[in-house]
Amino acid sequence: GSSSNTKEKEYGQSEPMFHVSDIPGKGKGVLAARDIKQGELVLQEYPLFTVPLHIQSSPSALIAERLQKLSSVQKEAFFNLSYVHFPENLDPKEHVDRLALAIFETNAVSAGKDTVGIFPTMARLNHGCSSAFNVVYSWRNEHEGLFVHALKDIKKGQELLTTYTDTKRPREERRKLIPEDRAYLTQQYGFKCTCDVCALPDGLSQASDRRLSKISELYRKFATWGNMDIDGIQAINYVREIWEIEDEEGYWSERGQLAADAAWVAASHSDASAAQAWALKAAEWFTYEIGADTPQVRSLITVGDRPQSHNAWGTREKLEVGGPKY
Ligand SMILES: C[S@@+](CC[C@H](N)C(=O)[O-])C[C@H]1O[C@@H](n2cnc3c(N)ncnc32)[C@H](O)[C@@H]1O
Repeated sequence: GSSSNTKEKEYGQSEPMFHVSDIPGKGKGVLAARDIKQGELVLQEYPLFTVPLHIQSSPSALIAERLQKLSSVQKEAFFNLSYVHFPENLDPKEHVDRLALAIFETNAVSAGKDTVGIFPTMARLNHGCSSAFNVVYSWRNEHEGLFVHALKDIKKGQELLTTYTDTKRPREERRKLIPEDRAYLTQQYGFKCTCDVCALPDGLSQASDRRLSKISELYRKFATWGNMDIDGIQAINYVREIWEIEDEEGYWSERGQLAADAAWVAASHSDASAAQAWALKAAEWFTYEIGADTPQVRSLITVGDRPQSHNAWGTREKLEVGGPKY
């Protein structure tokens, strides 16, 4: 049968890194039990069960089938989780399959391409937008597990927040968002986000909205390098500009991928020193977000050593595109 295992206890730390507590207005949440450093592995967890993202049959029948295979301890962990969107007129005890679906919809996250799963500890992480989220999760195929890393330094007592969706959008749009990895779920989460960014007074909120919209726009412009609409120098300038606005906003997520894309551009244009510098920048940020012991970081360190080994090396005209500013 399927197994589930939360590894945080096995690291032999004298102090636990976090604990699950009641958080006013949010149900339960996760608080730092000690200071946590940027890049630390906060949690490694395996799914209670997974289901395909796109299914023909009824999701609640499939979930019921998966639940049958769990031990009673695992079932209890599942039914302890929170849920929204359960019809008010129904008694959850009499509609267990419907209840299980509501729990699933509120808590499932991506477990690889086209799969979603339930991770009972990770499921206690509440959502924060933009600069408010401080941990990120990533699925590792080779481990078949979910890894949660600290994106920022976190102080003891602070809430650990992840992001349920792409938050590089203005506040009003964020409030309408549906999580990307739950295609068959049409309803929204059922909470009005009150994270530090959503709670900003209007003037500051508008300034944050402008930065987030600008970041998204620059990402779209950067992508046009792929169709040769812009040259490599322009492309790298967009990356630098994104980086700078993200510093102002405090939005640090996805920088590993962004710097890796910049390394790709630099390698394509045979700019060795830029490719090297971007690759090392990418390795650094991927280390925070997904960990050093990943294929992404290993291959970027190789590019840092030998930029000419990059797959895209010399595929565009020779051009000095420039490295990162900082
Ligand atoms: C995956 S669960 C997170 C853990 C949950 N708070 C619990 O008690 O188990 C998702 C639910 O948590 C609540 N939640 C998450 N982030 C929130 C936020 N920023 N503000 C208010 N409620 C939030 C919502 O009720 C949401 O449907």
